[in-house]
Amino acid sequence: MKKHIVVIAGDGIGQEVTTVGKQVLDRIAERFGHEFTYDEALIGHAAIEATGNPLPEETITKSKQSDAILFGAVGHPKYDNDPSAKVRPEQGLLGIRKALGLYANLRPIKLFDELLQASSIKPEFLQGADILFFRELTGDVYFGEKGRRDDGNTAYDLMIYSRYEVERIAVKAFDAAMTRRKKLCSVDKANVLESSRLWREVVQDVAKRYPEVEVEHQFIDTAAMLLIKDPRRFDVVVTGNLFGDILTDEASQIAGSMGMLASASIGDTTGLYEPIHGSAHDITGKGVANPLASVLSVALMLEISFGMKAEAEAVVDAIDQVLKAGFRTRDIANANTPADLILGTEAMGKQVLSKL
Ligand SMILES: NC(=O)c1ccc[n+]([C@@H]2O[C@H](COP(=O)([O-])OP(=O)(O)OC[C@H]3O[C@@H](n4cnc5c(N)ncnc54)[C@H](O)[C@@H]3O)[C@@H](O)[C@H]2O)c1
Ligand SMILES: CC(C)[C@H](C(=O)O)[C@@H](O)C(=O)O
Ligand SMILES: [Mg+2]
Repeated sequence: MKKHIVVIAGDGIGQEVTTVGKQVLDRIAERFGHEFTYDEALIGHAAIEATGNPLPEETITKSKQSDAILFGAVGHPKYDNDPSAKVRPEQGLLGIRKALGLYANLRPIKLFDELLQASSIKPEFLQGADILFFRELTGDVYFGEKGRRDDGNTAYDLMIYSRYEVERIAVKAFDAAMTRRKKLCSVDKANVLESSRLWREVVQDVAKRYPEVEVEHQFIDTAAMLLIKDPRRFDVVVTGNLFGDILTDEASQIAGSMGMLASASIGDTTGLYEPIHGSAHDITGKGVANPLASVLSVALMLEISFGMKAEAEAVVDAIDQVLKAGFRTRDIANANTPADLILGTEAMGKQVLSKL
């Protein structure tokens, strides 16, 4: 198959991990006889430096013409420490999600057996945990009206959802539940927020079309607790943009590290595949970032955008083999990991390629 992929590496460790992701794509093309062509595009701080704009028009044009996008990360400490900055790297990511209509962000939480010990949660509560989050990605407080009032001492971000936005993400989540363990948990704050009461109402309506799916509703605070207490109780979780952002960083500790969580941002057109982690200023340039979230994002791209199930399985299997051989990046190593098995970004990438 011929596929055209736009690589948007972005900032910080985005550059380092995306290099490995692309190498894996090349290896898959070679092994399975596909032809992948690539283009690169700018976003975030890198784009601001080059053009003054975190999301140049050219990036949107190239992305729209692609079969899929491999995304790294955006962010720079310069903006994190300057709340008054008007132009910010994160606007690039939010902008591309909106421009491409990527309203569903799938975040699988899958614990590789070998990483049971890497998690901060006790192994006996974890084994077999397998959750698929559907995070709504183009609505909520992220995109509601925002601003400052009066003398600048009052600020607001409007939390807003429309029926169609909730319905389309709910349908995707229920469809996925039907292919899994047929359990769906919808997370909101309907005891307080009106937008959450609409969310719950719509999810209840959609549920009527899926009588086989066992549905529960949890408040965000309780869901955050249950995720740590008993992660195995969850199958598919559907939630809004902000709650989904926070819950999935929390859930990364089930999988062992932020460096293990991939995601697929999809809608009605092309798909964008992104690790859930950011540009990680604290480790940028040190060559120690875990590239497996990017490699797992490639696996999601192969399966979801290209329908290449065997190829996706080959990638996940290669990671499994590397972990079984004992190799770890620093974030998933522990006190018992022999020093010679703790690898940097590039060396971990080489191990994965060797198993492919
Ligand atoms: N999707 C994105 O592009 C995205 C996501 C989150 C944060 N950000 C941005 O990234 C910048 C840094 O944010 P942050 O530090 O809060 O979050 P972060 O996700 O960048 O890092 C959080 C922690 O996880 C570690 N970590 C993250 N990815 C890792 C990997 N692959 N391997 C090993 N360790 C890893 C980091 O070293 C850090 O200690 C900010 O500017 C933020 O806005 C971007
Ligand atoms: C960088 C930021 C805009 C982004 C988000 O909040 O969606 C990030 O945290 C993520 O999870 O992809
Ligand atoms: Mg996040």
